[in-house]
Formats: sequence, C-alpha cells, structure tokens
Amino acid sequence: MDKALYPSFRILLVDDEPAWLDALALSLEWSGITNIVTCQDSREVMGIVESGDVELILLDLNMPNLGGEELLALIGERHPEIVTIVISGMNQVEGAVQCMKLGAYDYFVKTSEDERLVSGVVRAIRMLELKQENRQMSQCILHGELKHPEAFDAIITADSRMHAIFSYIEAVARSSEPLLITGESGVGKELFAQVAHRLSGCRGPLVAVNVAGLDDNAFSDTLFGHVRGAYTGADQARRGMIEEAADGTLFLDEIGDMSLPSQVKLLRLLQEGEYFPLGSDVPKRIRARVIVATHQDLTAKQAAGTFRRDLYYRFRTHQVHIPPLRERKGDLAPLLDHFLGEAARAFGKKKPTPPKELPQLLATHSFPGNVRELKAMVFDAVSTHRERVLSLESFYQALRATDGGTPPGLVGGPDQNPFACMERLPTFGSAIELLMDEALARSGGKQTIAARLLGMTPSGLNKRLKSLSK
Ligand SMILES: Nc1ncnc2c1ncn2[C@@H]1O[C@H](COP(=O)(O)OP(=O)(O)OP(=O)(O)O)[C@@H](O)[C@H]1O
Repeated sequence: MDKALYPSFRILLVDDEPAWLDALALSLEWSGITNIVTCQDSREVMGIVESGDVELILLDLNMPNLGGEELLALIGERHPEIVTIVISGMNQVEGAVQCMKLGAYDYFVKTSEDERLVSGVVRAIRMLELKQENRQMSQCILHGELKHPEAFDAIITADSRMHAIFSYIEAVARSSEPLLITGESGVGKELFAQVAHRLSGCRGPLVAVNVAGLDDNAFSDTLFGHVRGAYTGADQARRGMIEEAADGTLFLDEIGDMSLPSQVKLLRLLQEGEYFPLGSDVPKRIRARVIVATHQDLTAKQAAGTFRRDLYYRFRTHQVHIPPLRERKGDLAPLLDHFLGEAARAFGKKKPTPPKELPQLLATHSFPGNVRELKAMVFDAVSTHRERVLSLESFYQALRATDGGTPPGLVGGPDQNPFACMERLPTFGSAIELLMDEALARSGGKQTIAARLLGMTPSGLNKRLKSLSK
C-alpha cells in the first residue's frame, strides 16, 4: 500500500549544492516530512511553482543565475500565498532583516543544528494547515446559529444566503485580520461593515473613508495625517483617519478604485502595522481593525494589472460577497414594507398600504442600483402620496427612468435589438404572441402590469389576448 505523503502540499527545496540538498531532504524525511521536491537550478523555480501544489519553499540565498533575494521578491509578488523559509550560508543580521522585509517567513543559517531547522519547517507546515482549517471552519460557520441576532436588526432580509453571511460576519467580527466586503453598489456593504464593527467589541469609533476619489497624496494625507509644515499650506498638524479610528474600525470603501501607489502604501500598512504621518520620521502603529469594501471585481482587476495580487491576498482571510437584489427577489416584499414604514415616519404620514400588484411589478425590474434604488423609489412614492393606498404611478415612472425608456424587465437596453442575431425572423403575429406571453409570465399573469411592461393600455392588451384565443 502507498504511504500518503506528508504534508498534503509539496515542499520545494532550492539549493545549488547537491550534497546540501540531499542532506536536507534526508533530515526532513527522517522527521516524517516526505512530500518534497528538490531543485538545483534557481532558474527552474518559478516553473515548478507555476505547475502548482507547492505551498512551502526552503530557499538558499547565494546561488548562481537567479539569486535567493530576487526569487524571494518574485515569489512574494506572484504567489504571495506561498510561505518561504530562507537558508543562508552567512550569518548576517542585515541579510536576515532584508529577507524578512521581502516576505520571508523565517531565516536559518546553514550551520544551525538540523533539529532547529526541522522544527522551523514543522512550524511553517502547522501554520499553513491552520490557515486551511480556518478557511474550512469559516465555511462551516456559514450554516450556524447567531449569538447576537439583534446586531443585524437593521439588515432586512428573508434570504438564506444573507443569513449565512450573518453567521460568517459574527464569526469573524473579533478577528484582527482585515475583512473584505464585495458586492454591487447599493447592496448594503456599509451596513454590513457597521454590524461587523458593532460585533467586534472595539470601543473606538467606526471611521469610514471613501478612497475612490483620492489621488495618492490625498490618500496619504487623509489616512496618515501630517505634521505642521509637511508641505506648503500645511499650517497645522492633522491627525490621519487611522488615528481617528484608534481602538475602533477603519472602513475603507471603494478600494477597487485605489491607485497603484496607494495600494502599495495600504499593503505596507497592513503588513508592518506602522505608518509615517507626512513630514514625520517617527512611525506610528495602527490600532484599528480594518474593513474594506468594493463593488469592483478584484479578480478581474488583478488580471488587468490594476489591482495588486499581494494586496488582494491580504484580504483573502475574511471575505464576504453580498448578492445583488435581483438574485434575492424574496427580499422585495419585506424591504418594501420596511421602507414604507421608514418613509412614512420621515414624512410624518400614516404608513400607506401598497397596491397588491406592487411586489410583482418590482419583481420585473433588475435593480441595477440594488436596495438603495428601491429605497429611493419608495421614499419618492410616499413623499407625493395622498390616498390610503399607494399609487403605482411613481413606481412606473421610476422603473421607466432607470431602464432608459425600455419597458422594465425586457431587452437589455434601448439600442439592443433582440432580433438582430436571428437568422430567420418570426412572423409578426408569433412575435407579438411571444412578447405577450413573456410579459404575462414576468407579471405573474397580472394583465395591468403586463400591459405596462409592453407600453400598452390594459384594455388594449386584453383585446389582443381575446383575439388570439378566437
Ligand atoms: N438589507 C437591507 N435592509 C435595510 N436597508 C438596506 C439593506 N441593504 C441596503 N440598505 C440601505 O440601502 C442603502 C445603501 O446601502 P449601503 O450604503 O450599505 O450600500 P453599499 O453596498 O455600501 O453601496 P456603495 O457600493 O454604493 O457604497 C442604505 O440606505 C442602506 O441603509
């Protein structure tokens, strides 16, 4: 029977001296660490890494062709998830410090006893295994019960995926690692950040910074602050937002829109936990939990080279994605009811009764602006409403406006012709029939709504339907 290799991931040993490589592999195997690959030519390392499965590298520093430091930087940039231990022939403090700065997990001198080296490798393996367990645990938590359901009172939802996110947020709320919240604009990312802050147990405030519109200088100034005289016009010292958020949470919104130089600064802040106010050479420590959010697709941005992979990797530990409203239509009715109450209170009116067709009408819409769009629609309708039952008219108008004049829920945009890609066109009669069928399906069989979707009067639609059934 084959003996399973340990650990489950591969360990790559890199050294140009074959005798040292063999001795090191033997020591590790002697300690039960058997999943090992060796490499003598530093130029082949990245190829082995790209072929996958390697999670730990033991790297010699002094090698011909590609040196250890160069490789360390390359690995850190392209594969920040890989843990690297440096093994050097020289016992130099500067060398060790430089390697740690480049992202090395540990540093050993070749003359160290085998035992110390092996226990360093075991430590790294354990850390990687713990990370893996942590990720698996987070998945399990997605199906658990809430300890503090009241913390989520402001988030109205009947959706099971949203309830799973509640459990996850509760589980990671006290972690010191950053939390990444993704999702389209208006889905409620900031609301979730507020809940995560409340559950974190931090006594300090939640300080929100939208980093989208900040150029690199403004980014540094806003976050790090400055000392008096740091630049022309800096007449007074200014505390940065990091300091404002001390013992609390720093919420950085729209991080997908950050410039590359600002991304480097944020990465350094998260890695080293230190920053320098502009004009000062005295470092300060960050004492705030960091939550970041974006509506951008960070994976696509990485592929396009506009978002740093190593920074994204820092956010990998804890991340949640809030689904768009169009994927949780079951939330429309409770959200509608919630916003009707909120709007009525805001305008000092009695909460109006929604027309019974309203949820069905809303369900035909794709809500590109998500919950924010629904909220605005409801507030607008309530502001002009006079009768006991809310009028559908302002909703029709709002839906028409956001769909750019196209009937809601039908073709993607005004300039898209659904027939353009058809080789053979349907007859006029069958096209009309299909269109009416689709509108009736989307409106749940309600002719008044179907007629609105098609831009006709209800009696006009009724007449056409009758003529079809003859
Ligand atoms: N599930 C919900 N229950 C109640 N209100 C909600 C919900 N989701 C969002 N909202 C409300 O919708 C509005 C938009 O939410 P929020 O600002 O949190 O969205 P966002 O995802 O951070 O948007 P952006 O990406 O544009 O910053 C807010 O008024 C918020 O209170």
